[in-house]
Amino acid sequence: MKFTKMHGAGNDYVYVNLFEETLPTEAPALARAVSDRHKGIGGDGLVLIEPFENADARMRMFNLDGSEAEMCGNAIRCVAKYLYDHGIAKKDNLQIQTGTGLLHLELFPENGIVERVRVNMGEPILESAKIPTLLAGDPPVNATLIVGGMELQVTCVSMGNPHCVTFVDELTDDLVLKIGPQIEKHEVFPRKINAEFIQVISPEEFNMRVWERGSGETMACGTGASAVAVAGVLTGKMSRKVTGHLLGGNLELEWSEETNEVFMTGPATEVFSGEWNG
Ligand SMILES: N[C@@H](CCC[C@H](N)C(=O)O)C(=O)O
Repeated sequence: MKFTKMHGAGNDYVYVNLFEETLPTEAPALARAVSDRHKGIGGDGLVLIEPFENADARMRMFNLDGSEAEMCGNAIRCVAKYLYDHGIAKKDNLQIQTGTGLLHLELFPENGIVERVRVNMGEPILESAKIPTLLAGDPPVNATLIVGGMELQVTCVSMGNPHCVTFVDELTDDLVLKIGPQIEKHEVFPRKINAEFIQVISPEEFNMRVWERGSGETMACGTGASAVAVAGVLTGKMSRKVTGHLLGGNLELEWSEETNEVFMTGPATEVFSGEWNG
């Protein structure tokens, strides 16, 4: 099976082009095998690029533990780059089907290569039952969550997949690596959740670390950064147009007052290609 390794702001996945390839095993088991950083290719998970009627392609993404997520913001930029650079859809505007529906993307090619992509991430889902969370509020904003003996004020938003955003004074390993996994599996999140920890620098800028559902700490999360942009407005901490500084790079976010949609712009990078014989 031929594969391509790509990353968006350091959030790295193994991409398989199902326009040409077939999978040697079921996707969840393959995701676990290829993601292994010692015995596999190494990555945060597996992304499948498939033909889809009335769209340029369909994206399916599997976390490192084999669980399938509804959406991945960093991966969808890389899928757009792949479709363009590899000549599958040589267009500046693409439509890609995801677990949350059809998304629209704008590509910015330079000398025939795409390095940045703008994604219309759609409208945030703010009803607690749909996020889903048992916390009260539509959505829960600054809701109290007791985790590991700590009392956190959290704001929950779904961008198709669920996010729990905590604004903190300092981004520490203890918060991300010890509290993050406990938030992910907390009983108030029936489908588990991605946990973002945010240090606000100014109304237009924030630092972010993330513990992802099914993958652990990653260098960036595009749906997470989009959820943060929404949470920043809901809590009155940030403007509608913000820049997120993540461990692997920056993402530009805008929550449009006119359309209620979130727009995310960021990098997409191809690293290497190879053949998987496992
Ligand atoms: N890294 C992603 C999100 C991947 C899925 C997530 N771990 C989940 O299970 O919801 C992004 O860039 O959005």
